[in-house]
Amino acid sequence: MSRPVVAVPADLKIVDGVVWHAAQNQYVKAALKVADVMSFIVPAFEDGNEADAILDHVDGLLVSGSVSNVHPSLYGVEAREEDGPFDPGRDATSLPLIRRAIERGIPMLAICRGIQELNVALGGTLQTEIQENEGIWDHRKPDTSDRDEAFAIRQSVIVREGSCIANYLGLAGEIQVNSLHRQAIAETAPRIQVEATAPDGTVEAVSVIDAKAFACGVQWHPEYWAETDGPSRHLFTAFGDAVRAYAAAKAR
Ligand SMILES: N[C@@H](CCC(=O)NCCCC(=O)O)C(=O)O
Repeated sequence: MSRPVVAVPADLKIVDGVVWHAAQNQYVKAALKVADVMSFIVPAFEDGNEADAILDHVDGLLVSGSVSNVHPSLYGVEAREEDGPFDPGRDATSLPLIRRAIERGIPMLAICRGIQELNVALGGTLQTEIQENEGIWDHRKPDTSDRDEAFAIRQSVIVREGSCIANYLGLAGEIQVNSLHRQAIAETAPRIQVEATAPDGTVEAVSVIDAKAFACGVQWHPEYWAETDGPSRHLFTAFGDAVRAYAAAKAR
């Protein structure tokens, strides 16, 4: 059987005046090298993408991180310029794909912006500039142009015993992760259960209650060290196994 395929919603990027629909290499490389699945990058159009038609052709959904933020209007908050940058095409593409993948039992892994999209897609809210809150650490991307330094593993996260994410990671309790975000989950959506938090209380991993298949999100970046970091590798391998199981069942 050929490698199954996962949909990866693109970001809209403007480079030298040219508009690109792009996904970062670290996500699609981890998908291929560790999860052993191919990626189909979905253009970030504000309209025209039909979630079911896209999902009919894939066996999983991988929702990546991005420096852009989910538009606050999608969770009932008035947008301020400082809440950006925004990517309405990414929002309009990701959220319907997330909702339909969950409804159809298509495996989904959501990372960083992705976990925030997952929570909003199911009716939850986000908070911004979390580092300005009393007792909350600075989870933002370190001030460096070196990507390995920016994505360095530097923060504790406590994974709940018996959680889906503990099963996928192959362990529970304290793990070390990277951290590059200024927003986080505020109110969890009705079907979202928290599965890991930072010692400062920031939500770091969730799963979807009563999901038909693999359906979880992490606020950190397992893709970046997926080939070398144990928990990251386990998570991407478990996602790939879920995608293969879905593809095999679909083929029957
Ligand atoms: N914009 C959101 C989500 C942060 C996120 O996905 N970070 C990864 C992108 C970092 C990079 O590739 O440079 C937030 O800030 O919370």
